[in-house]
Amino acid sequence: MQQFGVIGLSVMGKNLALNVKNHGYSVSGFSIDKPEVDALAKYEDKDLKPTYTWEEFVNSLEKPRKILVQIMAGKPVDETLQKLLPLLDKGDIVIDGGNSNFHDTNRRYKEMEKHGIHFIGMGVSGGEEGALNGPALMPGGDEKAYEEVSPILEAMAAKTPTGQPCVGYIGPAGSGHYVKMVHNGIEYGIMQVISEVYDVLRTVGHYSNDEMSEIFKNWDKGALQAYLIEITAKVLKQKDDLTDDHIIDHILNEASYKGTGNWMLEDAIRLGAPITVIAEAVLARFMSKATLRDDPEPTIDPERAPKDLVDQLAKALYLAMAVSYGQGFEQLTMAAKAYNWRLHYSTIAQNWEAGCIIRSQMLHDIKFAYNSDKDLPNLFKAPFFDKVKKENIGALREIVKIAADAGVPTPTLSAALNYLESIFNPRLPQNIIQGQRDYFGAHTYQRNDRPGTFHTEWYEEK
Ligand SMILES: NC(=O)C1=CN([C@@H]2O[C@H](COP(=O)(O)OP(=O)(O)OC[C@H]3O[C@@H](n4cnc5c(N)ncnc54)[C@H](OP(=O)(O)O)[C@@H]3O)[C@@H](O)[C@H]2O)C=CC1
Ligand SMILES: O=C(CO)[C@H](O)[C@H](O)COP(=O)(O)O
Repeated sequence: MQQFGVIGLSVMGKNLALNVKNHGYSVSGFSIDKPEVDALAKYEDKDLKPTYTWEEFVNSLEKPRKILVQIMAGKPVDETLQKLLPLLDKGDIVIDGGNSNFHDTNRRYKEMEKHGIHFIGMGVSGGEEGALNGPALMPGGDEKAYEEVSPILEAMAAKTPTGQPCVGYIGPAGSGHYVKMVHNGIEYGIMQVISEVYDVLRTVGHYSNDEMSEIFKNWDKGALQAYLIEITAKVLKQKDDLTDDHIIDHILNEASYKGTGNWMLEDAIRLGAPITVIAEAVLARFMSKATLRDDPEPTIDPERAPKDLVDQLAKALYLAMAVSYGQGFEQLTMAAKAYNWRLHYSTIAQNWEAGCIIRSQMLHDIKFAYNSDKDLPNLFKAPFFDKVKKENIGALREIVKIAADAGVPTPTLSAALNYLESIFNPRLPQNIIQGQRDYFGAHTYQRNDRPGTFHTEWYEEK
């Protein structure tokens, strides 16, 4: 009998199955798509069993069964659970490793519980390569069931530079998928920040693709070390198969999305979470599809580029990345309160430290910040990040000014600056908004010198 089963053998599922086998556990694989099973069958041995029917798959697994469903999110997951239910026994464990919406996971958790099936909603990150060699895993749901599967998950997960597995129990029901959604929102934020830095480098600094590639490569060796910085260097260097140019100059500048970043924004609106960098990153993808592209391209005289542009950009990028992470953790803090979850932020930072798309040196410092104060109200309240803010905000302000002068849009760099200038500011101007609301709609206001709710008779009734 096999110790683990995987349903869905596409890009992720096949590699996750091979990863489990490579760590000494026996595994069965099944897909409704026969060619996917045939592809897995090439690796068949006593520890890896391809199966061709639902019954053959379920009956090949030792009890309690441990099944990872790694398929397209949405209706296919419900269809798969309906197929599985009559074949399973009470106590079996089903893990949904797809990018499912956390509302769906909350619902599925309850439905499966009624049938005595333990359900785990698990965010998985790392793409095709991570799935094979070590992904970051974010499991939420039944804690006892998690303990049963944790040896396998810990074996297959990526390891931090100090050897800790990038997996740890997140919390109940849909909390694991919530954390993956926030991971993807941070991913959108950092990707957009990098794209704006690239835009300033090419437009203001007039750097070539190869020069920019070297700049990102050097950044990746220091405090800015991050997977997304590393791959940006590689993307910029890549030559085109169809022309003699760099491929980057022929990739259409319209950003697509599958929706997890958008979901984060939807829930931020519900919670009132001020995730401005992530929101601007989501909207920048919409903008890239909506823009009419009929203005002349922005240009600036190379002589006007400051001598220290690259150093200033490195500092601005570092701080804006920190804001993207900080806003992700801020939304997690608000969600934990609203949904009654006890989230461990240092565990979450550790889960993201290796294997996943947002892995970076900075996550080590974030883990340390939450280890030192598990109730940190804002990442920039931690001494390390307070210092990061103080040391880099001047450069961020300069870069936003330089870009504005050159006509280069910086929605996320500007949002990061505005966030840092607002979030601790005792003198925000929203007293005017409250006055206006009370004037036109008698909506009332609070005062800053005494408790209570007040209304002013702003004008005489006619
Ligand atoms: N690709 C990536 O980098 C990452 C993906 N993920 C998530 O992992 C999951 C799998 O992703 P990926 O491997 O890229 O593949 P896809 O998201 O393209 O999903 C393909 C798999 O889903 C199966 N499927 C589709 N509809 C059904 C159905 N109704 N019943 C049963 N199976 C069905 C497919 O079978 P068939 O071929 O027959 O359609 C195939 O095995 C997704 O939720 C994705 O969001 C998470 C992290 C990274
Ligand atoms: O989950 C992922 C990485 O963490 C997936 O690659 C995700 O699909 C990327 O999001 P989008 O397609 O919306 O850019």
